[in-house]
Amino acid sequence: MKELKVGVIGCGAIGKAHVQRLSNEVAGAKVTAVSDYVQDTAREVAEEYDAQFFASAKDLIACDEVDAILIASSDPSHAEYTLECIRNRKPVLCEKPLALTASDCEKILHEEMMAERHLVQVGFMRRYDSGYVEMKKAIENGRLGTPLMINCAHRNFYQPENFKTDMAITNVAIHELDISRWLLSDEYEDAQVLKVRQNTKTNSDHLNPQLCILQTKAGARVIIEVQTTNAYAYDIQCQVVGELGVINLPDPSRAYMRTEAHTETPLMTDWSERFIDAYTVELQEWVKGVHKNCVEGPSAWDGYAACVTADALITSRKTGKPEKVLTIEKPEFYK
Ligand SMILES: NC(=O)C1=CN([C@@H]2O[C@H](COP(=O)(O)OP(=O)(O)OC[C@H]3O[C@@H](n4cnc5c(N)ncnc54)[C@H](O)[C@@H]3O)[C@@H](O)[C@H]2O)C=CC1
Ligand SMILES: O=C1[C@@H](O)[C@H](O)[C@@H](O)[C@H](O)[C@H]1O
Repeated sequence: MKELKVGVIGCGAIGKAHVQRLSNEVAGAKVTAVSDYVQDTAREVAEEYDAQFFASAKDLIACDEVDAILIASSDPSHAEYTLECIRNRKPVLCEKPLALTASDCEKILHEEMMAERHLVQVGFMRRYDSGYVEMKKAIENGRLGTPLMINCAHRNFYQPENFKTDMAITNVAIHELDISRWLLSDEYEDAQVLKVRQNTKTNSDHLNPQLCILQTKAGARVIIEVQTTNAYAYDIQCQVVGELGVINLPDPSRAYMRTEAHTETPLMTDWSERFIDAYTVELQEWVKGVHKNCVEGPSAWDGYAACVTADALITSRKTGKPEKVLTIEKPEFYK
């Protein structure tokens, strides 16, 4: 198989890890170009992986030695780079979120439909995690009966000092917004943020925790506890409650110690290890899909649906009441 030449924009924590995965763990791809607006970071990665360095992400996207692009730069840059990839008719895997607002996502939907080709995949990698996949199968095979609610917790040990209140939704809870609608095969009707007693240890000036409560069109409830910093660990919990039973996302397997009259199981402190296998599966499936000209992962529509919901949650925090989740009608192209 001819190798897919991938250009990576953003060589920070996840960008570097994705370059490593594409180079060493994923078949059928090679990283030919990298860019980051902190140029030294990208130059180092370019040297290590024998890729070309680009000072400008737009030049990387246009380069003939780049067949497809992975965007792993910071959230505010995603929409613009995704649009540029579509205009160049190149497949793009954009890390979550697809954009910071629903209106920017709409521009992406419009541009992709104009291209008449599915070019965009969004980095909702939890859909490739074996635990979530098992949960989805259990819901779909009916063993749990009709799903009534999902209880999620997204607890972070740490976020950088410049972290803002809205990012708890657009950057953190966005994972749960996507995975819950995927698990339920349902869409959100309304969304609300409830005030919670604040964690006095929060390391910067933002609301922490926040509690999001959503209702789906079929009437199920999704409850998301978001702790952005200073939780006891990096801990992701998800429980689907159905009429006939409940199913829980498995914890990562760790040795279970018994000593000094108590038991102990270590927890993780950061996101990078928690879904490590899912990232590789995600990238492998994306590369396979691009080779076959048939990208089937989370689409621009999924990125849009999550962003519309995030917008409603942010508005609700300000108005203090539930807000409708109002999407445009789903175009035939995304059905
Ligand atoms: N799917 C997942 O589980 C995860 C997704 N992410 C997403 O990946 C992206 C990167 O996150 P991290 O690697 O944690 O952040 P990071 O801060 O470690 O890296 C971001 C890199 O992008 C560069 N950058 C920022 N704006 C740029 C621009 N306009 N053009 C070119 N380069 C630019 C920065 O210099 C930095 O090197 C974020 O959008 C984040 O939401 C991050 C962690 C996990
Ligand atoms: O996507 C991620 C980060 O960007 C985000 O900042 C973390 O809170 C999430 O747990 C991680 O999965």
